[in-house]
Amino acid sequence: MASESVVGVAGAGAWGMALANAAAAAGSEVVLWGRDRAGMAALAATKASDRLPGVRLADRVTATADLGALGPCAAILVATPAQATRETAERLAPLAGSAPLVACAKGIERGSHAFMTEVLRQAAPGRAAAILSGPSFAADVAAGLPTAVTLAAADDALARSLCRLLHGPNLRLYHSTDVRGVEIGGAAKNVLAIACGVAAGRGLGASAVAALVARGFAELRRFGEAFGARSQTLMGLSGLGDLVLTCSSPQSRNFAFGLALGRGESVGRAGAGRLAEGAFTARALTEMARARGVDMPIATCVEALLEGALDVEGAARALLGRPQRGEE
Ligand SMILES: NC(=O)C1=CN([C@@H]2O[C@H](COP(=O)(O)OP(=O)(O)OC[C@H]3O[C@@H](n4cnc5c(N)ncnc54)[C@H](OP(=O)(O)O)[C@@H]3O)[C@@H](O)[C@H]2O)C=CC1
Ligand SMILES: O=C(CO)COP(=O)(O)O
Repeated sequence: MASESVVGVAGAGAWGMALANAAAAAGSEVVLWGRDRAGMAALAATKASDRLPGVRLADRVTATADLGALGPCAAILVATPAQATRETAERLAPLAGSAPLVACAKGIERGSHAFMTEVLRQAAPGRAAAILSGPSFAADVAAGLPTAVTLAAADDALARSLCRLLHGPNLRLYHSTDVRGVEIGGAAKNVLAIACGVAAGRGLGASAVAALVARGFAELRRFGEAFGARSQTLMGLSGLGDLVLTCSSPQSRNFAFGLALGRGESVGRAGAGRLAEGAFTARALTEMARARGVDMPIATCVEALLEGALDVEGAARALLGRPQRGEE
């Protein structure tokens, strides 16, 4: 990797800002790019943004709307939403240099059914692709609270060097070559967290939420194994770890979205203003599961709720009324 000490971040939302500060804490100079010229000028001047209230951008982070500033970076973290990752990668592809791209979004592309590193490879074929995922609220990372995530690349040496680059005093990175496993965990947990939020919002009780977490994990594992993920990865930070975090805290936007749905808000109102990635990924996830014969009843109920094909009571009845089976 060139320019060892400069890390690029594309996408200046909550996660992009948090990752920029984490990379700075790990010892790098950081270039944080965002598409909104006025917003980036304000961020450069004030070092603060409504996207991540109360957080100050580190002095080593340069906020810019000039995409070319990412050219000389050693690596570029792509931290725009999953459905915008292709557009961002297409813009990054022709930049000078050959920095690897690290997908930081959690989702599956609608329509194409592409996982995040597949999107990167298709949009920027000349660059290596990696994925970073795990239990990590942007606010926690930005506050310097202890956090551990996984970074996977097909090339073991690349995964290790990216981990070294980003590993800081409060952010611990585990390297992996199980790219598919890491990206599936992050994408699927967001859909399952909506289900847990719905149950909590409707007052179905802590036992119901725990059942959804455990049976949701069974779905995540089945889906992951059907797509070649390693079970060790699915049991790890980016799978079970992130599922537990996201399914148990209203700090999660996906859980909070479900909470609002459970309390009776419409899909439109519940989803307004905050990014709930699971709402965008649910259809792709369930279509892909159906195509591979993977049973995902909870994710399917979430998709049906979002489509208006089922209400909360109908979803609960559908899940409880499934035929008796062994626990697997
Ligand atoms: N927040 C968190 O705790 C974590 C988030 N993630 C993942 O990170 C991803 C981003 O989430 P997060 O940062 O929280 O979301 P935010 O809603 O806070 O920010 C999204 C950012 O992406 C920008 N953006 C949207 N579309 C485009 C585009 N087409 N081109 C360029 N920039 C674009 C937005 O710019 P604009 O302001 O101009 O709309 C905004 O700056 C998601 O996939 C999420 O799952 C992962 C771990 C933790
Ligand atoms: O991915 C996250 C934590 O690991 C953030 O979750 P939300 O996108 O649901 O807020």
